[in-house]
Amino acid sequence: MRLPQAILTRAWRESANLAQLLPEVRTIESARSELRWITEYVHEKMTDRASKGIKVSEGDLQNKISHLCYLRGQKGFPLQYLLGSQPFGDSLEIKCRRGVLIPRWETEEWGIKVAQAIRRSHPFFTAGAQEDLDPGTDIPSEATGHTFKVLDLCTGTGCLALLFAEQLRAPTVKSVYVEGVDISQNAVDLARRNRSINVGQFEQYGTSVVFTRADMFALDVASDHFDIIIANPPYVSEEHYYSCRHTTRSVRRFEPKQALLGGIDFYRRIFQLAREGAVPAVVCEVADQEQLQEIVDECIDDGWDAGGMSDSAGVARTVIAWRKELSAWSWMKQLIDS
Ligand SMILES: C[S@@+](CC[C@H](N)C(=O)[O-])C[C@H]1O[C@@H](n2cnc3c(N)ncnc32)[C@H](O)[C@@H]1O
Repeated sequence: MRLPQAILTRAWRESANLAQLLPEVRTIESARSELRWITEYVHEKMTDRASKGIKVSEGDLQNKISHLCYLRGQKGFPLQYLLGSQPFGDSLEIKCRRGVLIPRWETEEWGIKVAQAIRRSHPFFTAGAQEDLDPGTDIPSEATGHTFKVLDLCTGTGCLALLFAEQLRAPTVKSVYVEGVDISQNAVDLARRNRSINVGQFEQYGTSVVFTRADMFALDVASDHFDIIIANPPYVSEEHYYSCRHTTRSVRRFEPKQALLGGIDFYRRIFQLAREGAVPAVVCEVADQEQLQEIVDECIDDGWDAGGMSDSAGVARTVIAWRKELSAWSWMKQLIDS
């Protein structure tokens, strides 16, 4: 859709860089925010260069800012590729690069909600260290292990795996193990890099994170005793992928099709893995209410309780399921939309 001339004129009056950004960014408010981030980023880079004795002029600085605004606004480059990373969770820095899906705010939002709820309510975390328990404390048997294990399928940059590691920091006597799996070598390499950048946020708490390259349709986790499977699988239909209303030009041009195109087969496989591995709980991102209903109808049997959780924009965004017979997970119903 073309931008109204009045908005363009307003932007030009304020600054040429703002006007450059508008075709992709669309609103003056968003363009102002992006211009501020780009300016901060360039200042940081230039300060860094200056500290190494490289001469940097005010002209270099301005040229760099306007070049990035041009790439962003006129060529449609995602901001995260230009700035190199995306903040995530409380303190994670997730490096981004072409060929690997950029983490979305919706994913961060549900990831934080679910991880914090586990930390608050699951007996593994609430019952205290095993050594500190009063004799006779009634802990469900499924919560008595010393390692809480999370499997993140379709991990991409590793953002969700690292978010769970950050949010589930446990008392030292216990440990948390998070494994992220992706079919793309490019994604796994980036996830490993993200792990090494962010390891300081969780390693001293006894939490470990591992990234593995694997096709989830050929994966075997039957004997791995995971406590929960989380996933943001490819879920965009062909129809939505090619429709400008659902998928922007920038997403189609820069982000990998393999990370986006998918649907019910992925959810069917996730719940099959959960059944084979006797995994007590599953949380997956979904596109909308229609897809949520399809998953509940087609992939989840009577042994589970399940429902959806909407995001702050009011869109059904997550399917949450847990085994009925396990009391350690029954608190999950608090996450479900009423
Ligand atoms: C929607 S992206 C999610 C990335 C990341 N978890 C996030 O939330 O930003 C889906 C990911 O699934 C991966 N993928 C696609 N098919 C797969 C398969 N058969 N097995 C494992 N991973 C797969 C893609 O490479 C991509 O990184």
